[in-house]
Amino acid sequence: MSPDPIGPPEATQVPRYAGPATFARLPRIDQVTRADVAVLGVPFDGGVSYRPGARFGPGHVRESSRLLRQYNPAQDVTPFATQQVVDAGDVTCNPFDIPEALDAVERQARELLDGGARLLTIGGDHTVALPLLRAVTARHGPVAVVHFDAHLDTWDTYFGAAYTHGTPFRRAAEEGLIDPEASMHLGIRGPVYARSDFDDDTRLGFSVVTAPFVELEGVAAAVERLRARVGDRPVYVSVDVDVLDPAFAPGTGTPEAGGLTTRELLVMLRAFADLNLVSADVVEVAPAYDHAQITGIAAAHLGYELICAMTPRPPAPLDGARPDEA
Ligand SMILES: N=C(N)NCCCC(=O)O
Ligand SMILES: [Zn+2]
Ligand SMILES: [Zn+2]
Repeated sequence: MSPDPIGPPEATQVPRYAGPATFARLPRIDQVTRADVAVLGVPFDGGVSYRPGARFGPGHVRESSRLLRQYNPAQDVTPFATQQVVDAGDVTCNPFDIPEALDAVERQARELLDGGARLLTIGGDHTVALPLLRAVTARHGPVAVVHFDAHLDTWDTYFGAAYTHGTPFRRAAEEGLIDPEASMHLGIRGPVYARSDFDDDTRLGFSVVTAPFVELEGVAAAVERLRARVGDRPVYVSVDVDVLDPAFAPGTGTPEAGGLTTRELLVMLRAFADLNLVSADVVEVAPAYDHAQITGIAAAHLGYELICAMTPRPPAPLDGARPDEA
């Protein structure tokens, strides 16, 4: 039998502001014997097209996650008690060599996945979604990518460079990593380079739910589209924190006005609790532009909600009664 999961220390006994930060004050991977969910930092921002600084994202999100508690009433789960969640530290990324950095991310992600863990990766810029998808598809085959972002990130090249934070999902589609019947972007908004960007994006296998759609039709309608698109396929969720309005996530490199609220996005992420969520990332947190940990706290809660969605639920009793009523 596996030992009981080790969770964070009681915040009523050990001050939550004390000691070095791990995500949600969880144990480090070397302090446990197994990992069902591994939180992995990727301090890499060599692919950015505008403001740099997402290499400091993992540390900032960990610092901003100290107040998270054990029970999530919104999903009725105790994520750190029913599975072993660990902080797996940071990938050692070469900041001077993009392909080498991406290889390092893929290698470390594969190791954790091969050990039976699902991943919650904290970026880093959005370039890192590509090696993460390479690692995840090596296990699951092509996945339904559900991508929350202001930006399509299916552009081709920047200054002739193929591996950037504006291009990961084009490369992923070209490499056959995404399921073109089941992938989608949510929260897209703002100016693009040309109208044909959307045609290219459709051809690569994505459907789009825009931020104005969420505003006009509502979160429930957006979630309905999401469910219809992915069905019961293995899903990889990629959250670029700039999907949030700059009012809710100022600390990011390519902010666009008119985004989602944190509240709207948290509700959407809860939908993955009954979908087949295999791994996820939260990227593009750039603390130099943050204030009062607004973006860091948002990212910490987004990550927590994703971990909760990965938490196994007890099967529903056949007669519909709750176990404690039976
Ligand atoms: N993935 C993020 N955050 N941004 C992509 C924007 C690419 C551009 O400069 O057009
Ligand atoms: Zn973006
Ligand atoms: Zn992005």
